Amino acid sequence: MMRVIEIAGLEKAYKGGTKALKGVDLTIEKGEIFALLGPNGAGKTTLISIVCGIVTKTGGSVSVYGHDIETAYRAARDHIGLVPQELTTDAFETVWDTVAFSRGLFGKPRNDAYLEDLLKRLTLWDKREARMMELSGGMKRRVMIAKALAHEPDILFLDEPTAGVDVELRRDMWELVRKLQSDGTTIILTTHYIEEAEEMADRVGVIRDGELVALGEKNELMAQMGRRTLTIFLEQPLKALPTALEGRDIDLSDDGGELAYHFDSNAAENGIPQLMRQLDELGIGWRDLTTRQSSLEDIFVSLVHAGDAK
Ligand SMILES: Nc1ncnc2c1ncn2[C@@H]1O[C@H](COP(=O)(O)OP(=O)(O)OP(=O)(O)O)[C@@H](O)[C@H]1O
Repeated sequence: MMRVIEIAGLEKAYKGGTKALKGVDLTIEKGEIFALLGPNGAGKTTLISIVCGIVTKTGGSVSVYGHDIETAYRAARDHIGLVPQELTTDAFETVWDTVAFSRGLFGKPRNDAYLEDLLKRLTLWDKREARMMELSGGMKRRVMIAKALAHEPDILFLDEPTAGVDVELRRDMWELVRKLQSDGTTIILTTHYIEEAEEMADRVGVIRDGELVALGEKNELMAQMGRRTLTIFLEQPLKALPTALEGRDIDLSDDGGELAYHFDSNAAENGIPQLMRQLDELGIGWRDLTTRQSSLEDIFVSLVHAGDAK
């Protein structure tokens, strides 16, 4: 595997003292979809803004294809396309001009064949003469991607690509991102939708409070955390979780009809027999049981909770 981005000991302290990044080490491999997951304010945007040269780091190093992002900025930046969180286009400009202009900003010679192919891949070709203001939200987002890819980069950053977007559009976006990957683009996206990372990513990094608290292959990460959830469907709904069960990692559903017990499937003892005995003693009847692998969401929530306890 070829490393396309290498980040070592990356730090950012904003003026005023906020430490947005506290020593992040991260390598991005060619051709992968990497999802950077984290709650609001965790440092995701700061991290990608540094790699894209919009924000200046205060410590550590970043290189893109071996080019240092500060001492060899142009060479590094040439490889990168960035789709920022906000849609930034001129409402009166046409799709074609918008995209062609972005290419020009990178000092690339005109290449109509490339832009035509790009617009076709993004199903924007029929709209090339439309003004930005005439486009639907989904099309505008695709133009943002076309703009980011106009100078032929091979790494694409997507900052919260589907924030505030409806389910259908989100699925279109996922499909498009997969298509770009199969065309050879390396993709780094930030998201706070766990579902998005679970659906799309080859690898996942979880960032919290400026630190990477988990990093790995999505599937491995999920297995390694080894968490499973046992759901117990109760005969009679409970009003509240019995105090006798409070010490355990167990939740009562909002309607009181189900108990969800989270356990470590790698541990010598999973605590299930004891739990079932306790339910018996408490006179809590159940009608069915299921177990499942904890989702990335459960893992994410437990990682973020671990931080609250500190
Ligand atoms: N220009 C700035 N000046 C000062 N502090 C900033 C600046 N930009 C971000 N921060 C702070 O740095 C921290 C990380 O912010 P960042 O935007 O990187 O987080 P994020 O994970 O991208 O969150 P979100 O999903 O809300 O965009 C936050 O505490 C934020 O308030």
